[in-house]
Amino acid sequence: MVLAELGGSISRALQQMSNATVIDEKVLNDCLNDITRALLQSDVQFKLVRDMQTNIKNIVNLDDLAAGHNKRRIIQQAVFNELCKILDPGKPSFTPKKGKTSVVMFVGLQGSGKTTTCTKYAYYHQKKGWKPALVCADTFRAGAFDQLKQNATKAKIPFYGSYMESDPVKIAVEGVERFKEENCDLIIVDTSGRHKQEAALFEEMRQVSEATKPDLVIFVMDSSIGQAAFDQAQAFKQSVAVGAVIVTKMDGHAKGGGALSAVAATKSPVIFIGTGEHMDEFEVFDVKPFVSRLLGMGDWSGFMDKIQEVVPMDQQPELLQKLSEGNFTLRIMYEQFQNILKMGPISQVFSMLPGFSAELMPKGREKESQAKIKRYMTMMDSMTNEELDSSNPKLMNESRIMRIARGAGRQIREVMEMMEEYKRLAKIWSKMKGLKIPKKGEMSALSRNMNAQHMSKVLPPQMLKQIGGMGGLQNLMKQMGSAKDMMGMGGLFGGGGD
Ligand SMILES: Nc1nc2c(ncn2[C@@H]2O[C@H](COP(=O)(O)OP(=O)(O)OP(=O)(O)O)[C@@H](O)[C@H]2O)c(=O)[nH]1
Repeated sequence: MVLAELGGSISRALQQMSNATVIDEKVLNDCLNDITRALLQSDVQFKLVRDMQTNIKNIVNLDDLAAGHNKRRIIQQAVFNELCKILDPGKPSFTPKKGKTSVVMFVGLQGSGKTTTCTKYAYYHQKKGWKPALVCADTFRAGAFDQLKQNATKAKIPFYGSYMESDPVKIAVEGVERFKEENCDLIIVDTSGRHKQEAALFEEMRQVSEATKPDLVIFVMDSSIGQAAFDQAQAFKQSVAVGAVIVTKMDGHAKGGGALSAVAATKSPVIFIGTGEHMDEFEVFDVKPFVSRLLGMGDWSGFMDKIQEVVPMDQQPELLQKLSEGNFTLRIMYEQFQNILKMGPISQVFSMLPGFSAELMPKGREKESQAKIKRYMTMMDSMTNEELDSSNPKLMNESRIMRIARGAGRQIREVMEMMEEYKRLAKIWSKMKGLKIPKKGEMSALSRNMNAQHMSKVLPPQMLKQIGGMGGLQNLMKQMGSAKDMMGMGGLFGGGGD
């Protein structure tokens, strides 16, 4: 999970404050000192941290706070708001419109992850129905075109470049023209990241920008430089009109907090973060949901977007119909596992669930969880339709289990383990029997019916405990607004996952 240490430290500081019987000056100061230490360790600039402390103390003036006020919630809310302020540049970024051709130019120093990030950006939009294209205008680094070509081919995205032409401006103009003729609506121009002198680099960027007239210039930077990102972002802003920033390698470095806050200080909006080398390890950066996930409060709307991205809405009512009959079959479990795997890296998805803390899914675990889900699906691929659609637990006798194990090349023990997991899920879902089913396309009607009672039945027990039991869940659902399509979340995470 991104910035796991920072998020974990802040959550623990707030938890300790919440557990104090009386919240006096000392308790508040201890809490704020722990948060300050965590932010400084994440390389957030001292001045930003000091101002944050001062602001919180002004807001949470314990003497003024009448005894009846819920000091805990006021302090938590003040910390949440101040963290958002540190990360919010206060300026929106240009967002391309589908169907209307936009040219986006990528700039940044070599090694920042620019070429990879160009492809991630194109791939992200392609998944959302855009027609992206990649132009390699990096004629300085040998192999740049090959790398972009390889990435683009893997992601099945059209690309343009040249081994012969050495003028980046010419290539950029030709590429943009070509893809405009082909009605691509998102044309991405990757520029070189290295020159002998910085002045030459900035001059080239200016020329490419003047020739292609990009609608948006995205500055790509590596989070490991921490708060030094401020100077780097400023320098690039002075040469081309940087309209947005993508911070890469947020999965690897503890200094990501410093980088994010430094960029915000340059008033350039961070729009995405890179969270790994793979194409889908790429996340939209929205300040409030990011801080909410950082503090373990989840991000319902981001999560619902993920669900709707992978599970067509018209499939949901059918799924709900089956579930409302308390009919959770192995086939339904298989379909939910398919959806989870389509949603991208498991930690990305789980971190959107309230109460999720890094401890629940430390970095190493997500690969293991993903592998386990794939193993379960392989075993289910060896099942007959009768076995997949039956809800009669007695059907699965020894000879069937042996046949499935043989067919899937797995141990009998593994098939038994999967059946145990299935029975656990089926038991959880049997409690959802009788849920009112909305008409097609009226999923939001469902979330109005879904209350904390229902939710507490489908969230894994340890996650419910993390949230603070029923009280915490009710409070959270209030904070998060009506959690759209909650059933979709329950359907996917009624104890599913690893
Ligand atoms: N862990 C991690 N690695 C990343 C991320 N983004 C890029 N990388 C890796 O960083 C290395 C450099 O990426 P490139 O795309 O070649 O970046 P670059 O050197 O700026 O490339 P040019 O655009 O040609 O200058 C590659 O190994 C990428 O896989 C990320 O978010 N996380």
